[in-house]
Amino acid sequence: MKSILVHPPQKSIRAEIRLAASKSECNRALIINALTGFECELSNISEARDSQTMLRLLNSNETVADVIDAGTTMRFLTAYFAVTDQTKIMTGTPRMCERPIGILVDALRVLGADIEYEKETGYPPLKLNGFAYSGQNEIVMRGDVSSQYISALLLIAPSLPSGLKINLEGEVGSKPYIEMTLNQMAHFGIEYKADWHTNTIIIPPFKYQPHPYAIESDWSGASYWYSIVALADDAEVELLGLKKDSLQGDSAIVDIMRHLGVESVFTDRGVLLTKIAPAASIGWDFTDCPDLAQTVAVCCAVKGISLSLTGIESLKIKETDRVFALQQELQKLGAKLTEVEKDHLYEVSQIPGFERKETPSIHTYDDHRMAMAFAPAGMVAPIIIEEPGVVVKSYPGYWKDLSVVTTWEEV
Ligand SMILES: O=C(O)C1=C[C@@H](OP(=O)(O)O)[C@@H](O)[C@H](O)C1
Ligand SMILES: C=C(OP(=O)(O)O)C(=O)O
Repeated sequence: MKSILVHPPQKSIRAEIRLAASKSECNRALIINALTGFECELSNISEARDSQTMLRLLNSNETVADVIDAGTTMRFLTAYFAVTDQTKIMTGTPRMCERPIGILVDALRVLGADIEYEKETGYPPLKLNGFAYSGQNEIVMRGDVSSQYISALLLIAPSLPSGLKINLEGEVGSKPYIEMTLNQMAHFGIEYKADWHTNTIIIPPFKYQPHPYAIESDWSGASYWYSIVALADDAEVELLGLKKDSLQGDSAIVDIMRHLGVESVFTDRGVLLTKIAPAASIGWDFTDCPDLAQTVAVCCAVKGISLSLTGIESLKIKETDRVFALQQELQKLGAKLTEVEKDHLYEVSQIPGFERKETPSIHTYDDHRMAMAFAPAGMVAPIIIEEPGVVVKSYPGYWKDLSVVTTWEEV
């Protein structure tokens, strides 16, 4: 697809949007389902490419498992194929092969997995040669790089003969994703123990029970709609399929957006977003919800709200270096992202005297969230989003849904 030029809406926005299902919840459910021998009844399976890739690879006998650019698919499948004694080559896009996986490989090796690095130590592609259980039932691993390594191990832990005790070191990032994993495991019968004072998790050996499971809509995808409501002159949007007591940590967008001018009222079918007065400035720690950082940064940049961000270090090892990508692209909107304290505190602020001369054209760096986070800026003034097809990773219907509230064209 060519680039997309988003035009500001010509009238007040009144819309109902049925959001795509969460790829995070879906990918966990798919692994658990596989471990039951594919006996669960899963509903609202995500159309996201990350989940469709997971589904396809779980049902494939081919040796090469190409996850494309899906982090959870790479990490969860590596653990699943390893402990189910399958011989596989795990690979993905060039960027996937730059995203670290050594922490997970080290842990799986302790448990008895035979894994080799095909190219660079610590990174995909990986060669999985089989599994001979070591008898180890306790491991120590870092919790401050990616929670996906921890979720990957948790998901397979009940199938180890002695279960597993995981001791996490360092400040645990993306913790709600670990809790999502544990909650979903509990739904399928696992009685875990998690102690967040000592950062230890104990999983007993157990066979997952094949209960039905309905995947919730995606709160990360919802964040772009919050930004649309925050930025449009007049808007009221009901997002269908979201729950107040969600397993997804990105439901934190409800609290964040109250400062940016959006109130949320839960209904019996989702959440209704309306406009309220925004704050002049906001500070937020994104350690628990890193995928929201781009949405909030762009929204603040366009609204002229000054934003202090912490907890965004992990953004550097995602689909692209998101800190760099934001620094480059926010300038086109007259804002800057500055590192105030090294690897800790960042700030989004306006560039004094900035005058917009032409329609900004935003590079998306093969990152779905760059496209989806910048498009809402089109509520205020036209904006071009390059490589718009990147949204398929998590929200394939994004552009179609956007056309319900405003016009856009390919350019
Ligand atoms: O477990 C998950 O489903 C995810 C965990 C997070 O990654 P990190 O734990 O690497 O921060 C998040 O950014 C990603 O989009 C999905
Ligand atoms: C970081 C993301 O995904 P993953 O790590 O699973 O590729 C994301 O969807 O923003």
